[in-house]
Parts: sequence; C-alpha cells; structure tokens
Amino acid sequence: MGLKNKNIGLIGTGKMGSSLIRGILKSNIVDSSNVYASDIYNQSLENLQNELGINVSNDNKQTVMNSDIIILAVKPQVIRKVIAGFKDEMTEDKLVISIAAGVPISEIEDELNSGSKLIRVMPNIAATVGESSSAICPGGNTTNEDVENALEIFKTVGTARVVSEYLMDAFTGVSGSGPAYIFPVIEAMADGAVYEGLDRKNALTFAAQTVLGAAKLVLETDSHPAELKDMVTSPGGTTIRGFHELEEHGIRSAFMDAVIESSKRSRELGK
Ligand SMILES: NC(=O)C1=CN([C@@H]2O[C@H](COP(=O)(O)OP(=O)(O)OC[C@H]3O[C@@H](n4cnc5c(N)ncnc54)[C@H](OP(=O)(O)O)[C@@H]3O)[C@@H](O)[C@H]2O)C=CC1
Ligand SMILES: O=C(O)[C@@H]1CCC=N1
Repeated sequence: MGLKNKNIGLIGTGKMGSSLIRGILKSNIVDSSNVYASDIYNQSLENLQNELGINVSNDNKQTVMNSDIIILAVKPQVIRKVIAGFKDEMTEDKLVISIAAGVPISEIEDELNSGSKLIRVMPNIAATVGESSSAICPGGNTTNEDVENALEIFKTVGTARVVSEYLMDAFTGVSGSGPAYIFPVIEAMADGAVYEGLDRKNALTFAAQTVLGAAKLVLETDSHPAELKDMVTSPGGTTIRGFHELEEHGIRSAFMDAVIESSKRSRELGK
C-alpha cells in the first residue's frame, strides 16, 4: 500500500510537469530513482536529469513501461495523439493521471485500452512550492487505493480533494488558471509602491507577502472576506480611499469574468 516502491512517470516535462516532479521529490514520498520522465524537448529532460537525478527518455513508451502511475502533463490539444503512441504498453494495473485542462474522463478512457484506470486532476503551478490546490476526479475503473495514491501525490504539492467531474471546469477557472490572475495584481501593487518611492525589491516582497497574508486570513479564520476587508478599512482612513479606486475600475466584475471565461474555455477544450 502507499507510494513506497511505486514508480511514477511523467509524460511532458514542461511548466506543469517539471513543477510536479520538483514538488514530489521535495516531499521524499518517492526517490529520484523511482521517477521516470519523457518529453520531446530534450533540453528540459537533460536539465531535470542533471538537477534531480531522475530517469529520462525521449520515448513515452519507456516511461509507461517503467511506471506504476503515469501523469500526463501534455497540452489538451496533443493528449489523444500522445496516448495513441503509448497505449500498447498499458496494462490494467497501471494508473494514468491526466492534468489536461478540459479533457473529460470519458474521452481519455476511450483513447486508452478498455478497463484502463484513469484519474483526472486539476492542479496549479504553485505545486512548485508545495501550495497547489488540486481537484481530483476518479474514473470508473479506479480503486480506493488508486484514489488514495493520487491524493497522496497531490497532497505532497499542496492541498487536494476529490470533486465531481461536472465541477472540473470551474476548478480550472478559479484555481488552475488563478495564479496568473494574481501575479499581475502583485506586480501592479508593487508598481504603485515604486511610484511612491519604494525600491522594486522591497515593493515586490511587501506586495507578495501582503497577498499571502490576506489569503491565510481567509483560509485560517472563519471570516468572510468582506468582514476581513472591513477590519482593515478605518472610517475616513487610507484603505477606503484605495478601495473606492478599485471599485471605480470594476475590480470585482473583472475577476469574476476572468474565472467565468477561463471555465468556458476549459469546456471548449473538452469538445
Ligand atoms: N501551466 C499550468 O499552470 C497548468 C497546466 N495544466 C495542464 O498541464 C498540461 C501541461 O501544461 P504546461 O506544462 O503548461 O505545458 P507545456 O507546454 O509547458 O508542457 C508540455 C510539455 O509536453 C511536451 N510534449 C509535447 N508533445 C509531446 C509528446 N508527444 N510526448 C511527450 N511530451 C510532449 C512539450 O514539448 P514541446 O514544448 O516541445 O511541445 C512540453 O515540454 C496541459 O494539459 C495543461 O492544461 C494544468 C494546470 C496548470
Ligand atoms: O492556461 C491553460 O490552459 C492551463 C490550464 C490551467 C492553467 N494553465
């Protein structure tokens, strides 16, 4: 039971694949000798091998043959072609985990041999620093142990919970894509501080720590964000002046629309 002595394979070592490899190895749930990775981009493989000591190959079949759990971290647009290339190496004991945005479980199961075990996951790039929030959705042929293994892998890189598949597009909108909506917020807040005379390094550090602190307050207190906002906002003070400015620029609808459009795009990618 558990991941001890299991081999984990990554197909696709781009931004998300390499983020997961780094996160998983940092947690020591498996040894680097238990990790196999393949990609068509040689330089990223060579870098990962030199830096982390994992097994690498240009041949996805090698990864599948050597692995008990195979994480598919290629773009949704190529996932069907990638599966077609390795499906002959699949056996019923192997578990495939797809992190492709939008692509439904039924479509991937159709591409794999019948009876194949599949789990769909939506993590995010904060896996690199152990702070992903991953939504996990098991396919029909998986066992409780498979789900436990997937939870263990994705809990090493942040939080992870099992969700219903019909909500995966919404999780993609808010959490998969979400970090990209917050980075410009941090940069723009730092820009404001630079405008006011702070040096860039301090401006970025203070802006990022402020976002981290605000997120922790939401997660670790039972308070509604509006209540927390009111705690900062003194009557006639500094915060309400800044807040009025944000409201004038339609901050809430901008962020809501970003998540809604991202979720819509996730649904489109599945068609
Ligand atoms: N980036 C993110 O924050 C998140 C991404 N995802 C999902 O993760 C998946 C990967 O995204 P991301 O890491 O951003 O994409 P990347 O393009 O950075 O990584 C994909 C990697 O797969 C490689 N690749 C392409 N074809 C093959 C093939 N036939 N065999 C093996 N490797 C191949 C690509 O090589 P090359 O570049 O040469 O084509 C690239 O290195 C996507 O499905 C995405 O929806 C999910 C959550 C968050
Ligand atoms: O932009 C994308 O399509 C991927 C999926 C979620 C985050 N990045």
